Amino acid sequence: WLVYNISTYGRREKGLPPGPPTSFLVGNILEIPPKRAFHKLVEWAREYGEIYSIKFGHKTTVVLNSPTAVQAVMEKGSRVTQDRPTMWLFDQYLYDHDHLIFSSVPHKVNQLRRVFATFLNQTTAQKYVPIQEAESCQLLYEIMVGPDSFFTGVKRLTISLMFSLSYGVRAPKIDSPLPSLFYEAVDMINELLADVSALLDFVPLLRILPGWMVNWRKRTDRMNAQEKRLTSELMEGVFARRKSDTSTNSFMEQILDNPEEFGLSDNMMHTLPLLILQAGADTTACAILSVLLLLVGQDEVLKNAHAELDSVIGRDRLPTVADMEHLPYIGAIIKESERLRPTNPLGFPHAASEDQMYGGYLVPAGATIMVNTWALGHDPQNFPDPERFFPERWLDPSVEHADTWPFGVGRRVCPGMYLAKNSVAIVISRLLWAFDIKKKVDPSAGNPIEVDTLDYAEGIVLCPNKFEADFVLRSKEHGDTIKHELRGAIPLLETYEFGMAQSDLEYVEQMRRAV
Ligand code: HEM
Repeated sequence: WLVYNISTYGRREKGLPPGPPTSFLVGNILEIPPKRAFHKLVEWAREYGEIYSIKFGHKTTVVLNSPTAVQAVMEKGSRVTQDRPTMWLFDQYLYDHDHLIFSSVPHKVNQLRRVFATFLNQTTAQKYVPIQEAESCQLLYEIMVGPDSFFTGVKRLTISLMFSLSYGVRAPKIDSPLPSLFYEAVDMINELLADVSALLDFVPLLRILPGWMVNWRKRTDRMNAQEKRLTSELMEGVFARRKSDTSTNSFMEQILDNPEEFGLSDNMMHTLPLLILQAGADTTACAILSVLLLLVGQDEVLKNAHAELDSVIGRDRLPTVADMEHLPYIGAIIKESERLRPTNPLGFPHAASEDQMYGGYLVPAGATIMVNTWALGHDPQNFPDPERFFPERWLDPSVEHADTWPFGVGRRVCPGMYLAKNSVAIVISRLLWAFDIKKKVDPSAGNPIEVDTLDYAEGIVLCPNKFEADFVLRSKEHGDTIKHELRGAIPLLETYEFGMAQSDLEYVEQMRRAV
C-alpha cells in the first residue's frame, strides 16, 4: 500500500479532468514558470479546453476556462466551492483565520462578509461618490501641472480613498509616512507570496524548523510588525478624532460606535481595515493604470471618447458617476480593459469542500479551483480578434458577450466591486475628459516612445510597470474647470485632513493657494 502510494505521488488520479502529463512526486510543478504563471495556464486552456487539472505533488488544481464551466462549478455549485485553499502562512500563522480573503472558517467568513455588505453594498457605495469625485479633482490638477505624476497620482488617490473611508484620514501625498508604510508592507507581502507561502504548504516540515535554519519566520514577523504599526497609527488618529468631537463616519468609527452590532474581536479590528487597504487600494489603482496603458496613443479611440464627452458633458463641468449611463463609449473602454488586462488574471483561488461532477469529470473535495479570467477574456470564440483593444465590440446590442468575471464569482465575489467600479468610472471619464493621452516623444531622438502593453509587475495583482505617456490638457477651458472644481472640493477634502503630517498640510496649502 505504502509503495503504491509513494509510486503514484504526483500522478493525476482517474476521473479528474485531463491535463498536462505529470512527473513523479512533483506533478506539474516544474512546468509552471516562477513568473507570469498565468500565461502557462492560458496555454494549457487552449490545449485542454474548458476544464483541465494540474497536480502540485499530490494536490489537485482544477482550472475553469469557459463561461459554462464557471457557471456550473462556481455559480450553481457555489455552496461547495466557497472555501479557500490552505495558505497556512497567511491564513493561520499571520491572521488566525480572521483575514477574510484567506479564511475558510464559516462563521468568520459570514461575519466578515456581513460587515463588508453593510459598508460597501450597491446603495451605500453611492455615499462615497462625493469623496471619490473630490479626490479625482486633486489628481486632475496634479497631472495638469505635472503630467509625469499620473502614475503615482493614481496610486495616491486609491490609497487616500481607502484611508478616508476606513479611518477618516486622507493621504494628499504618496510619499507621506502612512502611504509609505502601506506600500512597504505590500512589497513584503508580494515577496512572501512569491517565494515562501506555497513552499510552506508544500513542505509543512519547514514550518517547525528553527529560525537559524529558515528565514521565513523573521521576514514574516517583520511584515507583521509593519502592518501592526500601520493600523495602530491609523487607529490613533480615529481615537484622537473621537476626542475632538469631529467625525467623518468612517468604517472604524461606526464599528466603535456599535461594538455589539459588529461583534469584532481585537484581531479582526486589525485585519478588517487592513484588508480593505490591501484589497481595495492597489487593485483599483492597477485597474485604472491598465486602462491608461491601453489608451496611450490610441488616437481613434481617444477621438471617439472625446466626441462623446464633448457632446454629453461639455467643457464647463466634470463628468460624474450619474453621467455614466449616457457615456456608453467610456463604459466600453473600461469593459474592454477589464477583459484584456484583468487585475486578477486567475481570480483568487477557491477550494472544493465536496465532490462535484462537471462534463463527466470529477472536481474532487479538497481541490483548488481557479477561474482562468485571462483565458476567458482572450477566447477568440467569444471575443473575435481577442488581442485587439476594441471598445466598439461592447456597443453592438445584437452581441451578448460572455462574462469574464473580473471581480470573481460565487459566494466570495469581490465585496468592494461597487466602490471600485465607481472609482474607475470617475477617474477614467475625468482623465479622458481633460486630457489627450499621447505617446511621449524621446527628447534626444525625437521619436515617439512606444509602450509595451504587456509590461506588468509581478505581485498579487497584475499591475503595469511605470510607463511613459504624455497627458496633454485639451484646452484652457478644461484647465479652468479643473481648478474651479478643485476649489469646490476643498471643504469636503478638509474634513479628512485631521491630524495630518506637517508635510501633508504644507502640500495641500500650497496647492490650494495655486488654484
Ligand atoms: C478594480 C478593483 C478590484 C478588483 C478587480 C477586485 C477583484 C477581486 C477578485 C477577483 C476577488 C476574488 C473573488 C473570488 O474569490 O471569487 C476579490 C476579492 C475581494 N475584494 Fe476585490 N477587487 C477590487 C477592488 C476591491 C475594493 C475597492 C475592495 C474593498 C474596499 C475589495 C475587497 C475585496 C475583498 C474583501 C475580497 C475578499 C472576499 C472574500 O474572500 O470573501 N476589492 N476582489
